[in-house]
Amino acid sequence: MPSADPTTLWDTIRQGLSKQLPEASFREWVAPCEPLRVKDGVLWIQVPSAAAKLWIEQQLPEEFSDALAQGGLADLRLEFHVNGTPAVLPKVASKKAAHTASGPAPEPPASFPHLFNRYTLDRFVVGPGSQLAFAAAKAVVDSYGKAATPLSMNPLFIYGGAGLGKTHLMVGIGKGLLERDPKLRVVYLKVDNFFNELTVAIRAKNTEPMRKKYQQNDVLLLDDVQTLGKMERTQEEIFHILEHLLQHGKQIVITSDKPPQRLEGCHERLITRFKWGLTADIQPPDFETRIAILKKKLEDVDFRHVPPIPEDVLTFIAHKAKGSVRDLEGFLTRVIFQASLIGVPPSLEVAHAAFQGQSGEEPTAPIHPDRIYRMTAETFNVSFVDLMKKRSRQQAILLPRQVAMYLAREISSLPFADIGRSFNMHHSTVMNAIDSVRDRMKRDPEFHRMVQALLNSIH
Ligand SMILES: Nc1ncnc2c1ncn2[C@@H]1O[C@H](COP(=O)(O)OP(=O)(O)OP(=O)(O)O)[C@@H](O)[C@H]1O
Repeated sequence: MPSADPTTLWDTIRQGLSKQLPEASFREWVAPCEPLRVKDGVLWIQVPSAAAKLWIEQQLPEEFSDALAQGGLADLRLEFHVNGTPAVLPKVASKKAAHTASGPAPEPPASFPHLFNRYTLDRFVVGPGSQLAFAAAKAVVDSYGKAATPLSMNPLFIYGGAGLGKTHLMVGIGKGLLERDPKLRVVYLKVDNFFNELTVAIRAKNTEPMRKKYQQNDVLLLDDVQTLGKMERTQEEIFHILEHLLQHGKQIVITSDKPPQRLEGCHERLITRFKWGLTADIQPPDFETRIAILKKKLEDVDFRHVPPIPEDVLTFIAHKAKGSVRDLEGFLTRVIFQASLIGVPPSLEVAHAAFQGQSGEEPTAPIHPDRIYRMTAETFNVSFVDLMKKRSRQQAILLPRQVAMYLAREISSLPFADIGRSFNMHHSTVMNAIDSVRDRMKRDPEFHRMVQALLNSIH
């Protein structure tokens, strides 16, 4: 470890964080932190409140992990201690003590940033937009070490927009594999951090050990390859590492914000390797999945002291945060934070205030269902009147009508009976229609994309 002085270590981490976080976030979350002490490889950091600890641990694990990696402190663990509460010894200290009693500590088999503790497959909530990626992740874990399956999942290439769970799935695969075989050498590598490490190695004119270090792993988790575009030398090194690992039958998982063929500036030979196995995308979660994610989140041990969050607050959050899951979780944490600041239980009122604080906007007026129906009719090129007429049973109308019902439920959470009234139909017919759209979305990625695009355009 480069330094044992808590202030020096914290300064290095702060510097890394200041480069990654917007100024306001840095001021709000990082500036009030104080380094306390370093013990057994753990830097204790004091945070002003339980809510601030929750925010940092839930919302900023990647930023902290990157700051540690970039400061050459990847092995340092962080523990956040709430000011004024009794300090508890970190778990790692007691583990080390146990090892010392029974001989030297074994080499750690994997190097995930420890702040990714929550990223396991069982904590990943599967929705229609993530079904394929999740099934592939499970299959990689379940089929590891078994005779070759007909479908190659090596590499598994997962792509999708920001904050949709790519890193979570990838780390979940690594942990799942380690559960099957704790001796596996699993390495998590973010392209930007690899670039920094390589720059140092190039300056020292000694890149060979670095290449060897990565080539000796059993599983490589390569995160965020979309940044490879302008990194000529990094591409070359990564190519040699992938080539070696693939030739030796080692598992590779890759994430990116776009599919391999759209990675600009990436060499064809690298793209070819990326496309060799299975490519799976992750789409933003639908309303039901967003609610399920929020509920799953509240089961986390970090949330055990949080007062119950009423259902209407969860619905509000799920309606307002439609894009990334990171934003969804951030919004939930902000509501809890805001409630604890003013000393009241989380409520719809607090959620509205938190939303304004986050977006700087007034909460938007609810979308009128007519707007949803008209836009659906327009998209499917049918007339609004035909869409709403009960008697029209032509096939060309049935599908748009089912989609309109699905969207009314998804966007406005309208009760089934209210949707039914607009179409002069019984609520059970509406429920069946919505189920049939969901089923088709699961089966038909093209249809899924079309409905999702329509949904996004209505907001
Ligand atoms: N389906 C899901 N179920 C549970 N949690 C999820 C899900 N999707 C994302 N998350 C959570 O959302 C947060 C962001 O996820 P993650 O960092 O994996 O996104 P990402 O796609 O890698 O984003 P980026 O491209 O910005 O790195 C994490 O806290 C993760 O646990």
